[in-house]
Formats: sequence, C-alpha cells, structure tokens
Amino acid sequence: MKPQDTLPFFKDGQYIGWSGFTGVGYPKMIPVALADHVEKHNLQGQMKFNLFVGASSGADTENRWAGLDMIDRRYPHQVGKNIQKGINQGRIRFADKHLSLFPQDLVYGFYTKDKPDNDLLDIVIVEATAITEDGWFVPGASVGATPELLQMADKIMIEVNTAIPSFEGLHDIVNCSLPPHRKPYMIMNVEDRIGQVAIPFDTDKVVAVVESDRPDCTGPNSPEDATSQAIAGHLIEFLEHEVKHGRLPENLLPLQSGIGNIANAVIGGLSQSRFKDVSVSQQVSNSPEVIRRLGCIAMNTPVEFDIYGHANSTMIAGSRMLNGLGGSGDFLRNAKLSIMHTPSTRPSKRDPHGISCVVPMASHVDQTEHDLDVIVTEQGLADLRGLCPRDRAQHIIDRCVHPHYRPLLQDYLDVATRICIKRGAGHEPHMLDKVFKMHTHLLEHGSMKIHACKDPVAYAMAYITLTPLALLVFYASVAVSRRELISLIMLLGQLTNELVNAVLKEHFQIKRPYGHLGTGYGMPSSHAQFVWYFTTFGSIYLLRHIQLTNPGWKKAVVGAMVAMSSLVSWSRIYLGYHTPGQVAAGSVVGIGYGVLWYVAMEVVRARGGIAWCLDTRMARSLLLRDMRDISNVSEWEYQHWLAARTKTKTKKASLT
Ligand SMILES: CC(=O)SCCNC(=O)CCNC(=O)[C@H](O)C(C)(C)COP(=O)(O)OP(=O)(O)OC[C@H]1O[C@@H](n2cnc3c(N)ncnc32)[C@H](O)[C@@H]1OP(=O)(O)O
Repeated sequence: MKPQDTLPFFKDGQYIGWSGFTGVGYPKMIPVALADHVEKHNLQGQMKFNLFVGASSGADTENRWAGLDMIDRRYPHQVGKNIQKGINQGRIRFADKHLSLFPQDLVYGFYTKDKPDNDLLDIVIVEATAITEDGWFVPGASVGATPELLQMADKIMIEVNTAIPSFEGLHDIVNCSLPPHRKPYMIMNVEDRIGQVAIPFDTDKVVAVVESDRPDCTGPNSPEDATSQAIAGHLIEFLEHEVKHGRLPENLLPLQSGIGNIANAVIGGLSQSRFKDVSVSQQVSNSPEVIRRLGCIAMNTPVEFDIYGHANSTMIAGSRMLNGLGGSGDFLRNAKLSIMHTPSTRPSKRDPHGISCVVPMASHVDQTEHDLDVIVTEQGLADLRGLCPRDRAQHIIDRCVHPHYRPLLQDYLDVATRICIKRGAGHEPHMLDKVFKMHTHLLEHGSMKIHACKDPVAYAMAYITLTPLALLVFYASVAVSRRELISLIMLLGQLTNELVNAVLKEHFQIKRPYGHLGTGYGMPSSHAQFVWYFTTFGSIYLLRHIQLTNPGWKKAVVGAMVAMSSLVSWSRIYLGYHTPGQVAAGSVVGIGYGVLWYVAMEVVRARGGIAWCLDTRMARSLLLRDMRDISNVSEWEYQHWLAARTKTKTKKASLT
C-alpha cells in the first residue's frame, strides 16, 4: 500500500498511537502523508487527533503535526518548538506522565475511558525493521510503549523500514500484565535478558503495510563548552571520591543520562574520564523497581532548582511548558545517586547572566528535596546527602550559585531564616511575599538580578550593629583632641574587655544560632559585652566625676547610652548572630566588667598610680592630663579662654 492510500482511515478526533521513543523507531511515511494532505487541503484545525507515543517523537512528524494544528491531546512527553508553542498557546492539551507509568496506564484504559465507542486506540502506526516468520513485530532502535500500543489498537498500520537493518535479536521485550498478575522484572544486570526479541500482535487488526525508506531523525549533540566541561569535571571528581570511599564500584553503576544539550555534553565529558566498562541503561529500566535494585546513577538537567533541593524540570516561570518530565522522575526518585546538573545561569534577552538556575523556590516542582542527592553547576558540586533543609540551602548557595546571585540568595536565606525561626516556622524558611521576586523581576525587567530583599528593620539593625566601630572612632578622637588620661584608661578597659570575651567564647565553645551567621563561637555576645561595658563605665564616670551646668543632661546622656546598648543587643538577636541567652550573657559580663574596671582604677588612683603616670616623660610629651579635680571642665575651660581673649584685646588696645 502507498502511504496516501491510508488517508481514508483517518478522521477528526481519533485516538492515534505511534511507535518510537525520542527521534528513533517512529513511523515516518503515514504521518507525513497525512500532514501533506492537511496542508494541501487547508484542513488545519479540522483534523485533530489524540496522539499517544512512548515518549517524544521525530521532529518531521510530531512537530509538523503540531505546526499544522493536527494535535488535540498529547501524552506523555514531547520535544519540539511547534508542539511547545501549541501547548503554551492553549491549542494542544498536553499532560506529563512518568514514562514508566504511561504504558501501564494505557493498558488500564486511563486514556481511553471517555471514548464513546470503545476503549481502544483507533489506529496505531508502528515502524518495523522486520516481521518474523511467526508474524511477530521487530521494532527499530526503540521499543518504547509499542507492545502496549499494539495491544490497545483497534486498527494497526505497519511501516516496514527497509533503510534500517533488522534489529532482530537486539531487543528484550516484556509484555505488561496487569495487577494482581504482574510479575517482577528479573533483571540483575544491565546485560540480563528476560523477554522476547519481537512483539506478538493480532494480524487481523492490520489494515495497512507500507514500505518506508526514511532514516531516523535525531538532532546533533551540542558540542562541549567551558560550562559543561566544568560540570563534568565536578561530577567526575565526585564519582572518583565515591569510588575511593567504597560507595561505588570501579566501573560505577548503570548510568542514566537525561535529554538536552547539557546532558549530552556532560556524557561527552564522562566518556573521557578514567571510568571504564560503564553501562548505560535504556527502556525497561525506567521501571522504578529495577532502577532502585540496580542502584542506577541518574543524571538530568532541570530548568531550575531551589535552595532546598526541589527541582523544576519542565515549566519556565511555573507555566511555560518545555519538554515535559520524560523519565527523569522515574530515575531521580529511585536511583542510588540522583544527580541534577545545570549551568548556574542562563542568558535572558537582556543579560548574559539574566537567569539564575538556582532560585529561592522552584516555580514548579517535578523532583523534590526528598529525591535529589547531588546538584552540580559549573561553580561546583553540592552533596546534599544527609543534610537538613537549612544546611542544604547554605551548601547550595556556597557551592552552586553564580557569584552574581550569591549575595541575593544568601540575603534571602538569612532574612527568611530569621523571620521564620522567630515565628516558630523555621524548618524550611521562606518569605511568601518575596519568594518569586527573582522570577517576576525576570518577567518584568528581563533579568533576575534584583536588589537584596529589603527588610527595612534588618537594614536599620545592620547599621545599628556597627555601633562598636563608631565607639572606637569616638575613643580615638577624644584621646587625640582632649588628651585626657581617663579616655585612655577607658579604652584600655574596653580592649581587655574584648580579651575576656575571647577567653570566655573559647571556654564555652557554644555555637551561634544558625551556624552560618558570623564566624566563631557565640557565647557571650562580644557586641553586647562591648557596648554594655562602655555604657556602665561611662555612666559611672559621668555621674560621679563630671559636673555640668545643667545636671539634667547627665541623666539624658546615661539614658541615651542605655538605649544605644539595648538597640545594639537587640540587633544581634534580630540579625540572627546570637541567641537571646548569648546576648544576655554578653550584657551581664560587659556591665560587670565596667564596674570592676572602674573600681580597679579607683584603687590605682588612691594608691597614686594615676599621679605617677601623669608625671612620666611620655605623658608630659603627649600633654596627658587628668581633669577630674576640676569641678566643671567646660566652665573652667571657658573662663580660661575668656581670660586669654581679654588679655589679647588689652594688648592690642595698648599698641594702638
Ligand atoms: C530515560 C529518560 O526518559 S530520561 C528523560 C529526561 N528528561 C528530562 O529530564 C526532561 C526535562 N529536561 C529537559 O527537557 C531538558 O533537560 C531541559 C529543557 C530542562 C534543558 O535542556 P537544554 O538542552 O540544556 O536546554 P536548552 O538550552 O535547549 O533550553 C531550552 C529552553 O529553556 C530555557 N530555559 C532553560 N532554563 C531556564 C530557566 N531556568 N528559566 C527560564 N528559561 C530557561 C532556555 O532559555 C531555552 O529557551 P528557548 O527555547 O526559548 O531558547
């Protein structure tokens, strides 16, 4: 039969099945003849089909059908610009399904349950490379869901491809029996054979046999580039580490690698590694049970993943469908090592690094935090095994995020952690009002680069927490401008106070609250200890030894110092550097040390230590002085200035 002779069998709204899996083993003559027919007679949109294929299909058929508006519904996977356009424009009803589930769901009748006449596919078109003498069907380079499609067919059309050699003997085909009669796949190694080399089918259903001379159509792989080489490099290093520690055998375990340019380039990189006799798994091992038992190593590319390890494989900005899930879920959910690799950024129209592939929250989730073990970008590899969500987030930010986005994501994590811990919801901290800001910024401004998460209180606190630095500047300027010994004594107390803090921290060795904020131990808080020493010593000295014309000012200054110290202490808790207990301890030690230092200085003074110090040659050359015995320093200085001024005036007057 010629392909054109099959046209009368086709009617709008039919349920059609094709053999094949990706760009191999799919029928090429009949679908193309039908597309030519639709195009020639301007039947676009008037002949639409429900199309079922084991995975994606060749671009010359599926994508062409989509371009001619010939697809109403598509299951369970697809690849191609036209079909994606149709789906995203709402013309094609597509739904994603794990590839391992599709054949069985087809046989369960899930896809044909609403069909009015029967629960069979109206026409199944398959490509054979041979028909055995027993009348069995030998597929080409893929089996896909062909056995189940043939089983569910009302009518069968066969394209015998004479341009491709017979694949008889290469396949291992197991028919899908239904529960409770389903048997396990007794596969222990990738080389094991448990099924048939061909597929039995009902020859009475065959309505057409057509000769095909068209080769399979698979696109070229993208060449490796610096990014994919870096990703492959991190992966190889990680796998070598696993082998060294005995968690993987020398030739690894069966590898699965997903679709896409990055996946292809990474496999290219692995092929040049020192691993030998590596096996790569195919169709039947999409079975979750087999994947788990063989301990596969699965590697796939996501659109994006989030800081907690959830991945989006399919949907840009949560709504624009790319290719669909394929078998990535089957593998990543069940593999011994579930790995996702992606460049850390992708270009947007406006910015070569406009898209970060690491985001606060994935805008759609295909693989969850419970599945993924390892995440790799060209920046580095994050081994997430055994880590809790907050540790995972820090690890991912440190290892995988592009430097352009690291401060942004770190800021998000810090602020979210602080806010969520405070309200007792800090297991996987998120700020729902900010979580998709990077995505919305990309949609609105063409880049995910936004300014930090702007918590106004946190910003204010970040400045307040710098107060000790300001106080050091204050010490320096008072010491230089006033030359008062007391300012040096107070500064010496401040420095020894810091020393006490370092000794206490080392002694207690108590960690900071969230591990990642601030360096070193957290008990007691050095900021709190610093400011409360300053306030205590300063207040005692002010109240006891400084005279002001209006004594009310003293109370105001003491009040301001107490307020400043309280704010700094609070900032340490708010910003997440310390627990309230660590800050309370720092405050108590600072107050205690302030009192102690004051008392010690009084004892030294009483024993003549201060007077002795002021009489040294160095003190004299530095013009050091002790103004404590002068009752009101400002008043005293003013009177001296006034006297000097009057003297100068008198001198000038006598000269004229
Ligand atoms: C045995 C089995 O069955 S294994 C099956 C494995 N299947 C899967 O893993 C399915 C999901 N994965 C995939 O489809 C692919 O790996 C992809 C699409 C995620 C990545 O593939 P790649 O070849 O690296 O992607 P590619 O560079 O072609 O990008 C595809 C498009 O997505 C866009 N894109 C990718 N990531 C993002 C992102 N984070 N944000 C916005 N857009 C993005 C790209 O800009 C590009 O857009 P364009 O088509 O307008 O130019």
